[in-house]
Order: sequence, then C-alpha cells, then structure tokens
Amino acid sequence: MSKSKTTKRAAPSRPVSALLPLIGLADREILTRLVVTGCVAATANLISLMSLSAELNGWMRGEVLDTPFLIFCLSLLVSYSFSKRFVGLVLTTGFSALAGVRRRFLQTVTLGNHADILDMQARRSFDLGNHHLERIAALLPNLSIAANMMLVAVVAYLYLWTLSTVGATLLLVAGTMIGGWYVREAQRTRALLGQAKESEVRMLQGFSEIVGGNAEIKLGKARRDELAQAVEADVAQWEDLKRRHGRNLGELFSWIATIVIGFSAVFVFIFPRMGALSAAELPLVTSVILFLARPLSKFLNAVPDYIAAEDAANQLTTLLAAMPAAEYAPSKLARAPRRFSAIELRDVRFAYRAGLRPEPFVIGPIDMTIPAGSVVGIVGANGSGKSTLLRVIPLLFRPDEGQVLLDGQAVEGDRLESYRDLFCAVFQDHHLFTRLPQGPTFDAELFREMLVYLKIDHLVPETGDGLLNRDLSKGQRRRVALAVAVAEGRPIIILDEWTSDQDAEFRTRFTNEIIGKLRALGRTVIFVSHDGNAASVCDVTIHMTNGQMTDGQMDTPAETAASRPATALLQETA
Ligand SMILES: Nc1ncnc2c1ncn2[C@@H]1O[C@H](COP(=O)(O)OP(=O)(O)OP(=O)(O)O)[C@@H](O)[C@H]1O
Repeated sequence: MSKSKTTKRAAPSRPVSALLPLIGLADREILTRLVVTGCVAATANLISLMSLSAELNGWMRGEVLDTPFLIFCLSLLVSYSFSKRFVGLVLTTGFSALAGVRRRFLQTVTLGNHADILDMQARRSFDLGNHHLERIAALLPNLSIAANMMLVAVVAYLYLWTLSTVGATLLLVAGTMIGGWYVREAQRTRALLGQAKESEVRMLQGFSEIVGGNAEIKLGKARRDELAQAVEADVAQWEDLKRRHGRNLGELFSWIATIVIGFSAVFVFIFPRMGALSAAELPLVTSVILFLARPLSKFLNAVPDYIAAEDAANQLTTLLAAMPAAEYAPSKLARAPRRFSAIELRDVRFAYRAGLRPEPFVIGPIDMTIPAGSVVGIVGANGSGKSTLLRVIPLLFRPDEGQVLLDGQAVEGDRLESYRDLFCAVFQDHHLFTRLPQGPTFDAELFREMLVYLKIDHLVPETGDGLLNRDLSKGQRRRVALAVAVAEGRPIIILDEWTSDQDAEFRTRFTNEIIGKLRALGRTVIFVSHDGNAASVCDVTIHMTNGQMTDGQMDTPAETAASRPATALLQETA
C-alpha cells in the first residue's frame, strides 16, 4: 500500500496582507463595492459637517439659512445608511470567509480521509487554528469600523487639500513620519503581548500540572515546592510583560490625542499668523481638522488590533497551507456493509513519524488473516505495538508498506471508507459521544439489552442521550461504549484492553462470557489483552514483541460457537 501521509499544499508566496484574503476582502469586486460605499458614506458625512459649519457661520453673521439644514439632514441619512452598509459588508464577507475556514478544518483536520486521523499534530493544529480564528473574529467588528473611519478621514483630508494646500501637505509629511513611528511602536507593543501569551501558556500548563497531580504533590513537599516555584516564575514574567504592554498601549493612545490636538493647534495658532489662512477660511479649516480628529483617532486606535489580526492571519495561513489536502466528502454509503469473508494483512509495515525519539517505533512486517466471525487476540508486553496494530488493521493508521486485503482485494481509494465502516471500536482512549447514533442501523433494543447484560442499564437514561452527562466511572464508560458498539451492528468489534478498568467480575466475564456473546451475535472480535487466559478463547492469537509478530497461527478455538461457519453466522445476523 502506498504511503499517503500529509500531502502538503504548495507554500503560497507571501502577500502584502494575510488578513484580507483570509477574510475574503482581497476580492476585487468586494473591494470596489467597499470603497464606493465607504466613499459615499464619508462624503455624506463631510457634507453634513460642512452644512453644520455653514449654519454656524450664518448664525454668527446674524443670518438663518434654511437650505443647509435640509442638506444636513439628507447627508446625515445617506451617511448613516452607507456606513451601515460598509460595516455590514465587511462583517458578512469576513465572517462567511471565517466560516469557510472552519469548514476547511472540519473537512481536513477533523474528518479528512488522511493518514493522521488520530495524530496529535492534527489536534494541535486544530486547537491553534481555532485560537487564531477566534482572535480575528473578535477583532473584526472594531476593524470594520476603523476601516470606515479611515475612508472618512481620507475624504476629509482631500477636502482639506482644496482649502489649504500648505496645511494638507504639512499634514501629509508629518502624518507619514509620525504614522511610521506609531506603527513601529504598535508592533513593539504587540510583540510584548506575544511574549506574554507564551508565558501564559506555560503558566496554565503549570497550573494544570498542579491540579492534575494534586494527589501526588500533596504527598511530596519537595515536588510541590518545585512546581509552585516554576509557576510563580511564570506568573511574575506574565505580570511584568502585561504591565509593560498596558503601559505602552496607554502611551500610544495618549499620543494619538496629543498628536491630533497638536495638529489642530498648528492650523489655529500658527497658519493664520503666517498668513497661510484667511480669517474667512479659518473656521472652515478648523472644523474640518476637528472633524478629522474623530475618525483619525478611531483609526489609529485600531492599529494595534490590526497588527494583532495580521499576526493571527499570518499564522493561520501558514497552518492552512500545511493542512493535508485529503478532504472529507459526505458518505455515499446508504448502509454500511455487513458481510465479508476475510481480511488479510500482507507484509504490512507501519512507522510512526519521527518525534522526540531518534528512531520512530515500527511495526511489521505483519502477515495475518482474520476470517469473518473469528476471535483474534493480540497479546504482548507494554510498548510492543499491540494498540498500534489495532489501529493499522482498520486502516486508521495507513501502512508505509504492504497491503490490506478485504476478500482478496486491496483496500485502496474508494474502498477505504466502506472498509472502515466494517469496524467499530472501544479504544483505550475511547470517546463516548453525548448522543447515540441516530441512523436506521442502530439497534436501540439490542443497546438496552446489552446495557442490562453489562449491568449498567440503571445509569443510562431510556433515550440514551446525554450519556456523557452522567457521572460514570471509567469502567462503566467502557461498558456503555461496548453496548453502543454492539448496537451499531457492524461486523467487526475492536476492543483495546477493555478489561483494564473492569472489576474482578467483569474481567472474568470478559473471557468466559462476553467474547462468546459477541461471537454468538456473529461479530468478528479483535482485542488486545494482558490477560494470560485470553488466548484460550481466541481463534487466532497474535504475539507482539517489539513491533514484530512472533506468532499468529490459528489456534483451536476454546468456544464451541466458533466452530460454526463464520459466514453462516454473519448471514443470520445481517
Ligand atoms: N503517536 C505516537 N508517536 C510515536 N510513537 C508512538 C505513538 N504512539 C505510540 N508510540 C510508540 O509505539 C510503541 C508501541 O505503542 P503501543 O501503544 O502500540 O504499545 P502497546 O503494546 O499497546 O502498549 P501497552 O500494552 O502499554 O498499551 C511505544 O513504544 C510507543 O512509544
């Protein structure tokens, strides 16, 4: 079987902004609509200001002007409705694009038909990706308002240009210089936040170690002090970085107000004295400058947020580029297959990807046959590769070499999904879903019957829903999980050390009864066990030693039920 581990997408060339394409605003048509809407809103905004200022001038001259008031009302209305459209367009486009990213997570990381289905790396990427996504989503409303304000500032600035070329040029030069400084400062402030986040992660890890290992550290004073000191150091570092960040942010925001008022002062105090502005122009220019102050400070205030969102978008884009290309498609299977004759593993070899160890753990080459209806036990020492093999058989881990055959045909391409559908499993780290399967193949009657058989029915509500809401012990959870697996009706049941959390009664019942019951239901059972007696109920016993299969012959089954032809049993229950 050919290896199909993470197929990486080609790394894209780095664009000017990672945020805009990510939130769907790099699209030319949307950008044009945004600019037009924003400019109409900004112009209307400016007209309302100008009519206000004209009215004020009129009053000062002892005149009452009716027309500007009408213009004021109309322009205010236009400004309101177009600003609303602008912000709405940014937010709807942005959130739709972010929902698209979420769908991509769903299709690739969570459900993707790729090798690393249980890979921690995929889970980490998912958590990290979600974190970035949340940050961008939280900043988006603020940024959309700031973008709208930026257009208002641009229009007001263009108007200022018509009133005072010297003033507008001075403003542009000073604005470029001060803006450059401001962005650099905002980046430095943002970097502090990044460092604070790192120490926060370490600090929270420390806290969860202390909470998780509470019982252990209560028994060992030295260990407790050591952990407490490490967490205290992280808390102190986090505090220091957060304080510096807060101070810098406060300074930046104060600068905004100072800069804007400083500019107004230049226009009001200096320009008229220099003769650059006439007494008639002064009130108009001053009102434009004061008008500029509001959108400008709103825009500048959002710069640190924008840097944070760009940072998150950059990381998210890198993550998306590295995501596996294999995508999930809704199942075409109307009904899971219920019959097969045999599964064969031929020269199968699987290696974990290199991690902390210099040499990754390898299993194989494995050769084995699993006839339908048989009971296969996998035994061996800790770390010998039993659980790994248990994930290779249903192809949750795809072999690097060799083939898996279903009824003599290699399981590849389109056959993979229907092959996996033959199995249900209770792994060591199994997940008990909050809702029972809803499909027609789930046998609710058999589920209740199994709950009674496994003596857990009194703790599971009649509907079966909210299973996880019940405070079940580990052993009880495994019993419920087994009942669900059986009721799902798939022909093969995988059990990884199912007895490890069971009491003495159920440990004994597992080999003496439960396996026999599953066999009688026509199920093929593949299980891992440390129980020395397990081999006595198996048709095939696989002995694993350091990833190698040292023995895998068909033993004589201890249970008489096994002597019935497997296919006959399957046909009975299908
Ligand atoms: N995700 C992983 N990445 C890399 N190596 C792993 C991973 N999971 C397990 N291993 C390694 O593979 C080896 C076999 O692990 P496996 O869980 O299959 O053993 P096992 O026989 O089931 O052990 P146990 O009886 O303790 O459950 C171990 O040495 C383990 O360190």
